[in-house]
Amino acid sequence: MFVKLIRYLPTEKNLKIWKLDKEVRSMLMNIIKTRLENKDTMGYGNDLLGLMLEACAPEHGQNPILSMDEIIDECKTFFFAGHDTSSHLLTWTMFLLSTHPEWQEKLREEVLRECGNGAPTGDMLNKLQLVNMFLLETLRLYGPVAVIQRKACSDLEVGGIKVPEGTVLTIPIATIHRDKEVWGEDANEFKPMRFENGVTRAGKHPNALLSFSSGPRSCIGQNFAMIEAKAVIAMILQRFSFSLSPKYVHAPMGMITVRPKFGLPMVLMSLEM
Ligand code: HEM
Repeated sequence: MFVKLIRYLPTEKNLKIWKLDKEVRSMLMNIIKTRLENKDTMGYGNDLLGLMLEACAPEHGQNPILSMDEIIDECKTFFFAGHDTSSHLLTWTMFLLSTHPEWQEKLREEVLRECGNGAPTGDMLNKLQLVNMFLLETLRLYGPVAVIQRKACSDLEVGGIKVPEGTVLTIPIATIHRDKEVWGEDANEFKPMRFENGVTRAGKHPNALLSFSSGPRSCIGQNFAMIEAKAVIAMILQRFSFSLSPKYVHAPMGMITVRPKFGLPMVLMSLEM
């Protein structure tokens, strides 16, 4: 009861949360307002926001498929679910490429062979098999989402254990990802080739890799995240060789997403003559 009530009291923390919420809402409202004003000439836009605005359009009358509040909530969900996760996947990929220079070289060769020096197309990115395996191994060892939770909607049994309705189950993704029973004796080693025969065959269970969760509520943005990461890494490899700065201190820290506590200082060298 107390926990619920405290959310409505004007504490310092709540005042900050409310202020930030107001700012984010007003930023989103400005984007939405511009879309609505230009609707007759440019339509609602050919992206997710455009689709959601269609679902809220006046032709749906009193019963729009989505309300304006729901649209704003969806925008916030997509921004927060898609931004830090993707940026930390890139961070850890850069870290592992720096600590495994032989892989950095192999991946650069693959990128230059499949994409040349120009901006990679979707077809080119699909051919980057080593980059793909490297990203999967990064997600296994340094996946941005370390734990997820589920609440039992009814009494159930999981692996012979009775779970009463309402119990919150924590799924320790990061721990499962380093479990020797699941991945073999080399579970703690960085070995992208374990994904050579596909994600489902890399561990002892086809769903062993849980970086994007699994099942109906798994990450809706996972294909986008992978293609985005491939594009960014390919474009960096085309232009730079890099290593860790001596100032780097290894301290992965879980704060919603897993990040390097003291950042990732790096030394980049341009490959352009
Ligand atoms: C490396 C990048 C990413 C990782 C590791 C990741 C991971 C995850 C995980 C583990 C979940 C399940 C959360 C849970 O069940 O509690 C999830 C859900 C979700 N993700 Fe991602 N995600 C990534 C990128 C993205 C991107 C780019 C987007 C959007 C463009 C996105 C949108 C979402 C949304 C909307 C959900 C909620 C889906 C639902 O509840 O049905 N994610 N993500």
